[in-house]
Amino acid sequence: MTSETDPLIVQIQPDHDQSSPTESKSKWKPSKSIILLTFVSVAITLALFFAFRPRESSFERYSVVIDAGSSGTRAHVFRYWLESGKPVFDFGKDNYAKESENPGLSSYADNPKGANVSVAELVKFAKGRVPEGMWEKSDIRLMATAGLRLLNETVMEQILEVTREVLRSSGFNFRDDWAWVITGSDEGKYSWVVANYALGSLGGEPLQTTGIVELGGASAQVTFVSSQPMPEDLSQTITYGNVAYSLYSHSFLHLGQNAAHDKLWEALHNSAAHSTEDEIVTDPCTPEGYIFVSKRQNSTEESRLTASLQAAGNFTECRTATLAMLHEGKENCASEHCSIGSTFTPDLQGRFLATASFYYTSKFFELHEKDWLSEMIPAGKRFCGENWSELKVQYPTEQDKHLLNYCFSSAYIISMLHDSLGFALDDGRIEFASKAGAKDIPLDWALGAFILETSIATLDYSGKSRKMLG
Ligand SMILES: Nc1nc2c(ncn2[C@@H]2O[C@H](COP(=O)(O)OP(=O)(O)OP(=O)(O)O)[C@@H](O)[C@H]2O)c(=O)[nH]1
Ligand SMILES: [Ca+2]
Repeated sequence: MTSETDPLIVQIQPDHDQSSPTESKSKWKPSKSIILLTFVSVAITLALFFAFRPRESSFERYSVVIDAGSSGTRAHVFRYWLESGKPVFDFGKDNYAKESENPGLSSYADNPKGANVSVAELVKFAKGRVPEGMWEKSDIRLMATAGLRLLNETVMEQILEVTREVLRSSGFNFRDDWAWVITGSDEGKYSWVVANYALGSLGGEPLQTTGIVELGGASAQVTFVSSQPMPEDLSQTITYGNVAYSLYSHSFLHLGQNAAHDKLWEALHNSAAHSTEDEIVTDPCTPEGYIFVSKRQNSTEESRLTASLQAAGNFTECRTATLAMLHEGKENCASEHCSIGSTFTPDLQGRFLATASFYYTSKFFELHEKDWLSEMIPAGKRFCGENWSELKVQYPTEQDKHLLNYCFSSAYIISMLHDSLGFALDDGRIEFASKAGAKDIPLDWALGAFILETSIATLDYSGKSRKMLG
């Protein structure tokens, strides 16, 4: 291509004279303003590119954390960056995604091989979010909680091995010890981390941080900064930035919402088992009119017990029954203060967020953020006093498995937070939540695990749990 035919070459070669553009050899000489305009537009284009470039920088990274909970398994897929050695997180929709599979892995106790289906589905989801060229550089971990903690060691290990088989062939970066059951204390710590990261208090004054109380399906966590001396097995010390946090962090196994409700049914069954043939045992935590069916169809004993159990919803009686459950073992309290069972709990310190089922139950009853705890009592009394068929009509879109829980959980929340842990009913320090902070970051412990352990791995801080460092 020669200069006569290519207008662009003519425009940027200043040695042409100013003759008309139609001449074979152009005489046109770009004026100073044209050169300046070209220079400014190139500069603006470059500035815009670097400001809004899709950050496909070589420091872009991905990580996958699978939360294997008792009622479901969830994959959390993160994209983040390293900028001058520090991880930069963003949990907006372009850089964070979550997918759930039900039921939880512990439902496969009788058939551990069946656990591979949901994990394979979640791996497929993750591969859809991470560019193929990044799979082998992206870590994937499966961290299980109370659902697996409640299984016997052999079955738990069988289920974990099934998940390892899937993860080994996932294409992601995986090591066998990256599929494991995390301690309840770590679970609470991670929930605390994401809450304070979201609120902007992580890295700040310890006594300005916010505690977490979480009502899961099989366990309940209580985690907060305490200035009281604490036994080693109930405390976690973490460092973030250059601040050390001394946390009380405990997970009450069997006291998650589903496990506690099952525990109550078992106790009622036992009293039914000792009852005479025709004596009926009433269940105050299930709305009247609900008909119990035995989970194991072929068990005559089970169906006899179930037949003798009668739903007789009564909030006050349910609150008393759940409080008795929370105080089981209190006589073995070895310290001056055990709010639940025989486990030491320090005096409550600072503000708290109440998450998971605390949130689901409060949202269902449409409680106000401010007076939610005091409002929980009349809401629970009304709900527990309704007939089951009435409730089904009132809440046609609510799943039975959730609707069946609200009488129990309203009473359980009061007996746990007020009657046991000691939050006043008008205590403004505790709010229910599922997200926090200006960016509405989800309060899932998996995000806290990712934040803390990625920061430790990249900033080489000393942290207690090195598992995720691989
Ligand atoms: N009403 C209602 N309940 C829910 C919802 N999602 C989960 N739950 C129930 O709330 C309880 C706590 O849920 P999660 O925090 O997901 O519990 P999990 O992680 O499966 O259980 P853990 O392994 O003990 O942590 C369980 O009984 C769930 O069945 C929801 O959207 N609405
Ligand atoms: Ca959970």
